[in-house]
Amino acid sequence: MLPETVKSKYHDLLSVQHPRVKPLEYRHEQQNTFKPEEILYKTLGFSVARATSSLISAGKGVFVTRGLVPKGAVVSMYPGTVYQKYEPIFFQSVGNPFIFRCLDGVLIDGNDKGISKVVYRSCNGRDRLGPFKMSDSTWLTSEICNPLAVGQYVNNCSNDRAANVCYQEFDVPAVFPIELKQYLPNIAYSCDKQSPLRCVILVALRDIKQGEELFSNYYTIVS
Ligand SMILES: C[S@@+](CC[C@H](N)C(=O)[O-])C[C@H]1O[C@@H](n2cnc3c(N)ncnc32)[C@H](O)[C@@H]1O
Repeated sequence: MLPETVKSKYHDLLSVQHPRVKPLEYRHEQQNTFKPEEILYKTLGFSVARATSSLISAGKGVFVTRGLVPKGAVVSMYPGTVYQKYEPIFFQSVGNPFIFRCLDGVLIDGNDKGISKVVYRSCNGRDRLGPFKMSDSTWLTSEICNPLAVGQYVNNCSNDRAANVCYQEFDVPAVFPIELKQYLPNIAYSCDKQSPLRCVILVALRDIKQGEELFSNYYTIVS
């Protein structure tokens, strides 16, 4: 279904992609395929993942697991359902520490459990366009396609843990290729075609070495 020019552009990439529809038992038997973390490392020179935070009783955090993140690089994305400020989010927000508020009041619910998870999956199914998915929902599973989609697990900075990443909001442009939307870990709560899709990325404030945990400032957003 894709135009020839688009097919050839992504041909090389597709040839090393992890097969997404294979049953779990066959995945590890595949030869000559790379895991998404491996592709991330080979492409950007680093990989990130969730692990127990270095802060006592802070739960999980996000670490650079391989390589070096250069200053200015996109180190992760904030996944979740995007709500306009007038849309209902009451039940999803009760006791939910994963809600990110953008400067203009747009909210992103990055909780990967409970009602938040159900809502994301529902919107993801609703917005399918034939064979094309309009967003990535694998961050809700253990088989993550986009390993950058862990930004909601980044912990807050403190006096002895300075922020090494900051948030950057942006709206996905109308010309964004439809076949790449399946890798965006965000989806709009309402199928209101007027509003562009909001995404939030985390950008390295300095070089970040392998083994370091990411810390942001929960109250600072770069617009
Ligand atoms: C967005 S979540 C971050 C992921 C969280 N650590 C987890 O495992 O679910 C925010 C929550 O993480 C914890 N947290 C974040 N930064 C912290 C810090 N500097 N010290 C202690 N707890 C922190 C708090 O419980 C906060 O409500």
